[in-house]
Amino acid sequence: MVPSLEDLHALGARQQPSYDSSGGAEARDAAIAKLRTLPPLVFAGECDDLKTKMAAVARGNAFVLQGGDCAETFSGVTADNVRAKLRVLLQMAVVLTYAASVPVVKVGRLAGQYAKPRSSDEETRDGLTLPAYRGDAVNGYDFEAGSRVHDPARLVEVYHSSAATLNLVRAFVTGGFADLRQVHAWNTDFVKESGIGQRYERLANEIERALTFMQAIGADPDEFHRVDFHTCHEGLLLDYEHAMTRIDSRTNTPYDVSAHFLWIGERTRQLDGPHVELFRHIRNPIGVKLGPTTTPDDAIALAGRLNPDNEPGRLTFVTRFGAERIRESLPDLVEKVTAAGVDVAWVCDPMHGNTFEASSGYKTRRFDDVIAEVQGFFDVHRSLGTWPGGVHVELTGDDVTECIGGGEELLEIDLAHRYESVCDPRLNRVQSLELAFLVAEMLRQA
Ligand SMILES: O=C[C@H](O)[C@H](O)COP(=O)(O)O
Ligand SMILES: C=C(OP(=O)(O)O)C(=O)O
Repeated sequence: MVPSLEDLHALGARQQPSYDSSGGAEARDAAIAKLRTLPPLVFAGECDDLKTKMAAVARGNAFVLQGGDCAETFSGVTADNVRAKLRVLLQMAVVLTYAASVPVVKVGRLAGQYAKPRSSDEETRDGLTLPAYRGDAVNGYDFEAGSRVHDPARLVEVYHSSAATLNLVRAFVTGGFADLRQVHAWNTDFVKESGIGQRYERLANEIERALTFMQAIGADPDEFHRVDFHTCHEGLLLDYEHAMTRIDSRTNTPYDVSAHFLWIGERTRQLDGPHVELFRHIRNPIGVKLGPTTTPDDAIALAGRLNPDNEPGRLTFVTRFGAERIRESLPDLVEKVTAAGVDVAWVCDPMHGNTFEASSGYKTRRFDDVIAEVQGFFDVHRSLGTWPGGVHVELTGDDVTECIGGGEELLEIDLAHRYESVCDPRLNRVQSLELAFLVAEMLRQA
């Protein structure tokens, strides 16, 4: 049985909001009670479908692409914004599928990614100290006392923003936007401007020829019409995730119906902590982020607790070691987890171990470090005979300037030009496509 919310909090939850100054317990209880009445955002059967696909990833028969904003915002729920994110993910998936001939499982880091764990509870600017921004689920980004108050009413807004995003995503993926015959259309505003756009255009021409050929030999064109697309976010806020956990009427078991796939972050994966305790009970496919301090024993213990029956597709380890550490630290982890017989999909997050502060004060990442970590991940798995199952990236469909390097050769000085992330720096559209081509090359070799 899923433990009560009170029992979970009693385990000493980290990285949770404190509602003392905003109507306190009553407003929080009202928000949770409201959430419990609202319909599921996803269906348990869809979560099971994704679990089956993740089992194929774990077996080495598919590759998973997880991507989206570091932190979604309520104001970012616009048709243009959601379409741009979906478009870059579809373009990346097509590059990976076609260039590497591997089925790609598409999972958007969207429709729920509104809460952020932070290194510090506070932020200081020009001598003024305020609570740190913890994502729109908790408080506002504006650096002003009123906006930074933790407000439980925001939890209900997370639900509605996620519902609006998901509704649009479902319309896009079933209504023709994701039709493979749109490979050129996804690229229209891109071609003339960038080398990578032109490279994509050449690949799109090949795909178009292949589709025409398949139609000519009698393949059903409806097969190209829609794609499977799933959602994920960090299951950080216990109040929200617990309120969204429901008993599936088919199986009588609990699912967190706020997203298809939920993960536990690096800062909240304590074996005896409340996140592991909640996730242990839900039946969704789940992930755990593993940073460079993770020992093989930690990972094996987490697997034992979160997936005691070793159910295929249930558990994904998302490693985020940093380009400098991956080659030295990952082999021991993968080797011992594999030797222990743990059934797990291995995914690389090449973002969170590679963040640094530029001299201008912007948080940034080097594109070369991102690629170096993915390359290290592939090389380690190749040397051990295990399968590099996927990548998990922070990206956007817009032409932001948040990460340096890449084909456009963005410099530190360019960061101020269009830095829009409210938390960590994301790959822009060009950098995301470049990553996809480079990963496709690595996959071909794997
Ligand atoms: O996205 C991840 C974390 O929320 C983020 O890296 C924390 O950043 P901070 O160290 O600025 O708090
Ligand atoms: C906070 C995140 O990552 P990690 O837990 O790996 O730091 C994240 O993916 O947003």
